[in-house]
Amino acid sequence: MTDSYSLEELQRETTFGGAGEDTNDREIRIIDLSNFDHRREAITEQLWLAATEIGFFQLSHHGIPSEEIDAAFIESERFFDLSETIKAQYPRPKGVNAGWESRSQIRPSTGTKDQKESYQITQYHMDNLWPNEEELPSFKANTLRFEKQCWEVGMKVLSCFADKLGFDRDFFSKAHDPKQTDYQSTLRLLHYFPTKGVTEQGNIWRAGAHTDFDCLTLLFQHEGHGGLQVCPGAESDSQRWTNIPPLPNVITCNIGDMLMRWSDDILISNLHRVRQPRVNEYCGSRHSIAFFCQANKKQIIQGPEKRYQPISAADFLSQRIQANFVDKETGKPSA
Ligand SMILES: O=C(O)CCC(=O)C(=O)O
Ligand SMILES: [Fe+2]
Repeated sequence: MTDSYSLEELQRETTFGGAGEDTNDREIRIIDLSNFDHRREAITEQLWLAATEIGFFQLSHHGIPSEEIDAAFIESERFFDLSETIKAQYPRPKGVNAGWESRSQIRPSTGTKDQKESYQITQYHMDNLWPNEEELPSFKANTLRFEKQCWEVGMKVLSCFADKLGFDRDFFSKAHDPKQTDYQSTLRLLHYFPTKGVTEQGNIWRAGAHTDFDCLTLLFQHEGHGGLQVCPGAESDSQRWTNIPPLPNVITCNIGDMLMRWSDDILISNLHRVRQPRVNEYCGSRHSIAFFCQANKKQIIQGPEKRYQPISAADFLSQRIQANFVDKETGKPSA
């Protein structure tokens, strides 16, 4: 990498860190995936309209049972309840989306550390990063089971986009093949620390404004744990943010920068952030879980119109990761 902000996506990421304003005037469309195989065409139209007209959407009846989502949140809480000493044995290696980090992610948009800890599961990058069976029995098996379920849903949605973009229907599931060792999709467990709440937001965020690096993100919010706000990429100049209430069993979807490139900017990545709770709101721990559909490393990302130079998914991701985390030696963003 020659220039830390050489990707246009990185340049863009530095421009939307202000508080902006809240708005309730955007529709939060929920798309029902039930009976997917029979309703594929109608669902594809609904997903496409939501993605292109509104810029974000939620899924219901997506096939992941509510008990499985609850169980995933329990696994997440079990992990974050481990002592700092134990968690510190599984630190995120430099340049990789795996393992535990705490207060180390600095968003290019804000320049301040997110008030959170997170644990990333990226299969094939987990050597020495799983808590052992004494510390957390069945954690590995349970979280990997959930990861697989998320993958299924992600690939369903991406197969609809593939139809619309003129790719083969299985284009994205081949590009995100978990059987290949260059698979790099990630399940991320998130824990935002309890706070006293704020009267004004200021520049300290639970998660500063960003777009995701991936093709598609599936985001699970824990009931009662609000704070997520979104702004469609096409409206990023407006800095008007829609609150996404934490409904149980729906999945909030963000289109990420990888798919934006792969679609020659037809699908625009969605800005989002997690604001601090206000003093009169619930100020305890906030939990959420994200699944990032990130194409396998060897995949070359270039849209049908060749709007951007080709880039491997490995290079694309590593540039974004580097620009987002503190360098352990300097304490500054490591880009
Ligand atoms: O916790 C959330 O609701 C959002 C997390 C997120 O945007 C991310 O980790 O990329
Ligand atoms: Fe995100």
